[in-house]
Amino acid sequence: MKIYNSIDEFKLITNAVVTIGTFDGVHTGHRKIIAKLQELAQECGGETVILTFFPHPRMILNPEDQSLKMITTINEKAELLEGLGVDHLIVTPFSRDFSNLSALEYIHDILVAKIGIKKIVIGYDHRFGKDRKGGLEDLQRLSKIYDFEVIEIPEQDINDVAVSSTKIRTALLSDDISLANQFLSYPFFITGKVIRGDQIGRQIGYPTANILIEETYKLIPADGIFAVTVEVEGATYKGMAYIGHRPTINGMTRNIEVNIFDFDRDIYNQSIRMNFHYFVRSDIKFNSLDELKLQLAKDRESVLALL
Ligand SMILES: Cc1cc2nc3c(=O)[nH]c(=O)nc-3n(C[C@H](O)[C@H](O)[C@H](O)COP(=O)(O)O)c2cc1C
Ligand SMILES: Nc1ncnc2c1ncn2[C@@H]1O[C@H](COP(=O)(O)OP(=O)(O)O)[C@@H](O)[C@H]1O
Repeated sequence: MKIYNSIDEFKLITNAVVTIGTFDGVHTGHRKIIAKLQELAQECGGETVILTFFPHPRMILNPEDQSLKMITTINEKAELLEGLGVDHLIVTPFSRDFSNLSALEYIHDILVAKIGIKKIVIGYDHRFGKDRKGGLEDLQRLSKIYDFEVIEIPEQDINDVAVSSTKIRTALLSDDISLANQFLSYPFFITGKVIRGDQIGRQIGYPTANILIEETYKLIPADGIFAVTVEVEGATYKGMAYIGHRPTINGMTRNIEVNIFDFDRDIYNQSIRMNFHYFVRSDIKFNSLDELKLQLAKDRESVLALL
């Protein structure tokens, strides 16, 4: 898959089969749209193009606003789309220039002149151009002049997609990992870098890699203990993860950490991916580290039984 960080990087192709959207999570509903895109491309010997927007305007206009949370970061989204075999991903920021294009300019200057659309798969309610004045009817009218085909995604299918993005966020924020994974059609994951913690883990026999996620807009599941698989240094291991403030040691920060099973290496500064498979239990304030240690032995057994 080729990735372009602006429309201007894209070299016009003559048989682009295009769709436009956020595709947060690249979940089951999105996958149906992408399969449709690929089927249409196959029919006409075309190439699949996804046009997405990043950063979200709210992130630029109001960087302090931390309420916008995404299931996937832009890099994770690109990785998932690549895995599905999409040919081209165009990532464009919501710039002022872009939002000032009229609906007609948007269709002609961008879709026709810069991308080369042959077919466009678009939701019945998709709006574009200055003041969101453009819609499906403009695309249909201009498709005759510029010779492309419009394939409408019906209301019911759009609702299904919107509903699952919201449902996935809600499920993750209430630790219903199984439901989130069912909607996603793959295990929810995070990617980050291993940083130093307080080095208490190894003292109690359970070293835990602390994970830093640079993208502050990434949605983190609610606090708890989870059965996970960890991808690090090119291999996959089972493990038990913790998200929380570590009430037992009166921790001040919200940590994401993982004890990786049958593993004993220094992985500070390494990038790791953690796939969430099951929720195991809620966070507990223990009276001592010895009590926590006893619980960790039980957690390990629970996780091994689940995975
Ligand atoms: C599977 C797992 C479960 C945990 N459960 C709890 C818990 O219930 N309560 C708590 O205060 N800390 C819990 N912790 C966090 C530990 O307190 C933490 O790993 C320990 O303080 C080591 O921190 P460090 O990595 O900064 O050295 C858990 C950690 C793991 C890996
Ligand atoms: N099985 C393991 N699981 C997690 N980290 C491990 C493991 N074995 C070794 N490590 C290393 O030890 C570090 C965690 O040890 P810990 O004492 O909890 O220190 P810190 O508080 O800095 O995380 C990890 O960042 C990693 O580099």
